Amino acid sequence: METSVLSLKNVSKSFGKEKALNQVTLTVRKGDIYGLIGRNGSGKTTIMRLITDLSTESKGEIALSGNAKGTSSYHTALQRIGAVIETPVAYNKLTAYENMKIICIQKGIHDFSIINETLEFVNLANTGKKKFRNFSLGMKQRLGIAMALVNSPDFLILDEPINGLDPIAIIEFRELLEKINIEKNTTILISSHILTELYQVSTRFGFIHQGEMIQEITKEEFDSSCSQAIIVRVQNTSQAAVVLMEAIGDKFRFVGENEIHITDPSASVAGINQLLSANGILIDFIGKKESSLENYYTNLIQSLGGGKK
Ligand SMILES: Nc1ncnc2c1ncn2[C@@H]1O[C@H](COP(=O)(O)OP(=O)(O)OP(=O)(O)O)[C@@H](O)[C@H]1O
Repeated sequence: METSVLSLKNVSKSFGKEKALNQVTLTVRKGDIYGLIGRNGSGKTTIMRLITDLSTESKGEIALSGNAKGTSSYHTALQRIGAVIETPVAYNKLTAYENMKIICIQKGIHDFSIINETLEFVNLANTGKKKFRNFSLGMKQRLGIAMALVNSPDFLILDEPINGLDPIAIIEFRELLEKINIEKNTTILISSHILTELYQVSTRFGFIHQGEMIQEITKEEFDSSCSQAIIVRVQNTSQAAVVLMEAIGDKFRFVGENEIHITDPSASVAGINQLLSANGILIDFIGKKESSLENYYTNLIQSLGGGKK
């Protein structure tokens, strides 16, 4: 049976008159790398702050491994969480080792051998006397993660950790997340604007817009709903629709004036080409849809009526 590591049910949060979250329902299952996707100000950080108890006063239910927020067992469950929310915070004048030592002391960890072990795990073992202020952004992010990993959390929460990283650092970061997920058996909740990266790393996505959860979808569901689409551009869409309806039922949709997207997973470009041509329909273009999380997200937001905030 799937175990829910985190669940939010109808969670709402307001700042004065502004509603930052409206009835958000979200489930992170054990082993997930859950990608929380949303534009600036959509409520991602607010969700993470509520989970980690940095923010209180919300409506609805929040539970960690079945323990409801507000109970003492939630606080116990919180101790099994690692989080880097907003930018990683560390002492500028201290080295990676010294910063880690402070975190260990704060968390009541007396066996400091975990420090080098964790620094090695995040590939920061050789930073020696270099002070935090002289770290690259990628190094700062990795130290943030190392600090969140010292108590071997079951669940890691990372707010926009990829922001500002260069392409090489992004790849290294992705590899690190996969390593944490697999080798340390850690469930991860990660928010980001960089959707190509979230696509590469996540096993499940939640799309949030203007404080509302629009859709939750697994990577498999996303792949099967998007990647199979075949795009056909024709002059006469109604004539094409009649032919398609007869051949594949309603597994297609109109996009714009001249475009049809065929979503039947068993359809092939060659087969559709042959079918339409044999029925005298002139094809301007036919090809596989270049599917991406960006397209999916943009279409989802547009289907809600724009995307203005
Ligand atoms: N402490 C606060 N006081 C007032 N309004 C706030 C506060 N924190 C967040 N908000 C508002 O709540 C909404 C959601 O903000 P939040 O930071 O959660 O969004 P986000 O998705 O994390 O955005 P970003 O990607 O820019 O970090 C925004 O409209 C924001 O202005």
